[in-house]
Amino acid sequence: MRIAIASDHAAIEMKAALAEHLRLAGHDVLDLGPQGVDPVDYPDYGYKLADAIAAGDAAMGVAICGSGIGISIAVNRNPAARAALVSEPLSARLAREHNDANVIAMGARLIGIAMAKECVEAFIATPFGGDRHLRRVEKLSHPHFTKEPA
Ligand SMILES: O=C(CO)[C@H](O)[C@H](O)[C@H](O)COP(=O)(O)O
Repeated sequence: MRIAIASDHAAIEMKAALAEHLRLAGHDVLDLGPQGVDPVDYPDYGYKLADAIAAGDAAMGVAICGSGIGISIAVNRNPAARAALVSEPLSARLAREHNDANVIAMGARLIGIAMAKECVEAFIATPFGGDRHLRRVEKLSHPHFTKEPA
């Protein structure tokens, strides 16, 4: 499977470890950066990852920053992406089974690399459950405002 990965400076080490882990498992990894240790802004890399998903350049994505919060918010600005912020494998599995999430987000300052690998493995291995979940996921496919924003 082609899997895109992106981070900010806080998650460079985890990004490298996960990219290597995924490559060893036979996946084609699209590393969207950053490549150095200089501070960067997580929205820039979250947007790159969401663009890759929207363009069909990758089937799934891995997004990591210090907490995972900022980059998951950035990815979810694109309606083509459904990013789930997780810190343990059960949430990773449910994100696929119930939410058909196509991006897993994690916090490199909150969980260790071994736990991140377990989460990514659970995420990739779990199919979408469809059925009742499909109706709900379809409702997420476009921006929604109950009231028009002022
Ligand atoms: O987006 C975040 C917080 O929601 C991430 O943890 C970032 O990695 C963090 O904000 C970066 O912080 P830094 O102090 O600039 O390293």
